[in-house]
Amino acid sequence: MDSITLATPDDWHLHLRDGAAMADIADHSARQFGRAVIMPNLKPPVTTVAAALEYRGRILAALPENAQFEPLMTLYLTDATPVEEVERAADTPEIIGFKLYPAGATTHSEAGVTGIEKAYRAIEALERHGVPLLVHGEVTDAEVDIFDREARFIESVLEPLVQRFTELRVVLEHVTTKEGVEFVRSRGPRVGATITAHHLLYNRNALLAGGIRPHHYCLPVLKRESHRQALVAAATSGDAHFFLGTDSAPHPKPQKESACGCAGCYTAYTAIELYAVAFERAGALHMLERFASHHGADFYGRPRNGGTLTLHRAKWRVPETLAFGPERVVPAMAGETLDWRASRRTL
Ligand SMILES: NC(=O)N[C@@H](CC(=O)O)C(=O)O
Ligand SMILES: [Zn+2]
Ligand SMILES: [Zn+2]
Repeated sequence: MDSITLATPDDWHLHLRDGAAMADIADHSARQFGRAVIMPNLKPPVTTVAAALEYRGRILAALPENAQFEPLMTLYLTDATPVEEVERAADTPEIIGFKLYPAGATTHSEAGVTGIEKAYRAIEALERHGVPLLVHGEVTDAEVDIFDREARFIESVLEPLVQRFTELRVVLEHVTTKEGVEFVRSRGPRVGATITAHHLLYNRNALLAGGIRPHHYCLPVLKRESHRQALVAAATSGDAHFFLGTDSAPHPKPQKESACGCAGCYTAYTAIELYAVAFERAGALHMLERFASHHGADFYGRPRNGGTLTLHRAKWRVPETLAFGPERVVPAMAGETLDWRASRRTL
């Protein structure tokens, strides 16, 4: 196969940041995706509908004039999220869900939830109004090994949560383990999961073997090969609970290449190409469209996109760095050769 045409895909988990840096990267997503779920972990976090709508306005203003890209906004859940904010969000079509960051779990999560019971009233309102809860699924206890934090979260927080709130719709964001895959599979239609391209392509050796590679450091951290295989199997299986979410999370180059580097991989520039490589390696290119263009829209009850995105088999070299406000960002596979290249979307 020398080209593949997909219904326009969506990115169900994206960090666009803000300000001058956002203006440099937002179009990378808009070239490939029709919509994206925009994460609210700015500083300060996006905790209100009013702040989310302002942020949305800045995103649209940062895009090229003719861009056809719909940002689907999320609100950052805190210990203090009032029920009224959930109600306001439920009445605002531009808002797609709330994001749960366990406090301290990841980049800009300091304002997150310090104990899940503190958010019960807000979560109960999410359940009542059918607003999805998007979850960064890792415990933060210092004594839990970082490679076990997702599995522990599922057993100690997520499983009890879905049992307590039996109608709550949940997305396990950036699932990285077989425990996560099994949890999602066992839970029926109200639980979905996004899968990143980097977790499909790499295991933890890519981070640690033969030298420490900070551009492969993200949270949840890359896991061992058997987990990567479970993710590939889930993504390529046609199971509608699993859908594309890049978790593209740019940080300035010096903050990645540091004695204490930030978590996050900048994958948006080569997003659909990376997924195509992962699916092709699994002999499943024909399953890419469902994962990238159908399952997420179906889960969220949104129409599938019109238009298409075509990928051609063509070797090209990914740039070493890209503009990122006053700094540079290193894209995934910088300096390496990719076998697929996306052309512009058709509308
Ligand atoms: N994935 C990451 O490693 N980082 C994300 C936060 C997140 O999605 O957890 C970021 O905002 O940088
Ligand atoms: Zn996260
Ligand atoms: Zn993220």
